Amino acid sequence: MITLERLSKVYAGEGQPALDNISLSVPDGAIYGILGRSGAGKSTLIRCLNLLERPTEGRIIMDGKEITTLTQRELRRHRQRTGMVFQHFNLIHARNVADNIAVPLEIAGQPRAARERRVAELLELVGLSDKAHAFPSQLSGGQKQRVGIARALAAHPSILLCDEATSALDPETTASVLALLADINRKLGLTIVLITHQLEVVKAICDHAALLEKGRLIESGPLADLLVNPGSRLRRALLPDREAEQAFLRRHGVEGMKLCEVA
Ligand SMILES: Nc1ncnc2c1ncn2[C@@H]1O[C@H](COP(=O)(O)OP(=O)(O)OP(=O)(O)O)[C@@H](O)[C@H]1O
Repeated sequence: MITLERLSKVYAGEGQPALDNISLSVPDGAIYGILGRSGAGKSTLIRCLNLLERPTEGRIIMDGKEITTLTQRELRRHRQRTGMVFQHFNLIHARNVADNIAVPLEIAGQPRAARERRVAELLELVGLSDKAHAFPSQLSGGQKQRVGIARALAAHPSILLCDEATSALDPETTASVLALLADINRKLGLTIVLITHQLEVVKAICDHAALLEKGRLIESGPLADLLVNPGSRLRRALLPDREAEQAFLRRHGVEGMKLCEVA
């Protein structure tokens, strides 16, 4: 469980807070989508979760620990347990796929044989066993992101943070990367927090969502609750008309049922 309590971030020299008094909870095993337009504060929020940014005020509690008070040693461990997936993949171009995936294992000081075993497992999980020796320049965008996901999972993280992980991909590749994330969530029970400006991402895989606007939290919670609340902004955005609602129900294979029974 991750709990944000009255989290605020004001960058030095900025009058307007990038995050303004945000409180929300991410249950274990959730796929939690944080939606917002450019400048809403999404990147700041995700950077606070791995303490690349220090919040100005408030608390972040992960697995019962207040992470802003961790010692340097505990912080290194926390970062190892927090996998990160990036919009532009951040692969090392001079290393092949297997060696990119092995980076966190090398940092953790794992011996070669254990690294090779783990890399083989991960290649299988992301469907790239035949690309172990390929270099990033020889891969499609979707394949690069699969490598990014495998690398993020290498050190057995307890949470996966995805920073606009599908924003650089075409719709078809986006769908296959999202399906992979949903599969990993199911198979490993891994909590996934993703930030996105794409409503489709939330619609496709999230079970929880939050809407940020100019650093403020407009609403948050289980999608099931948001989608049955006629006053919800997320509901209006995700299901703008009857047709969209029916399409959503069709996609979930429950056409003919009322939304509140399935959402
Ligand atoms: N390092 C920084 N120094 C000063 N201001 C910053 C810094 N990083 C972000 N900001 C400001 O904080 C606010 C939130 O930015 P942030 O990048 O978190 O938003 P975002 O929702 O991720 O936007 P985008 O989708 O465009 O990446 C913006 O007003 C931005 O200009």
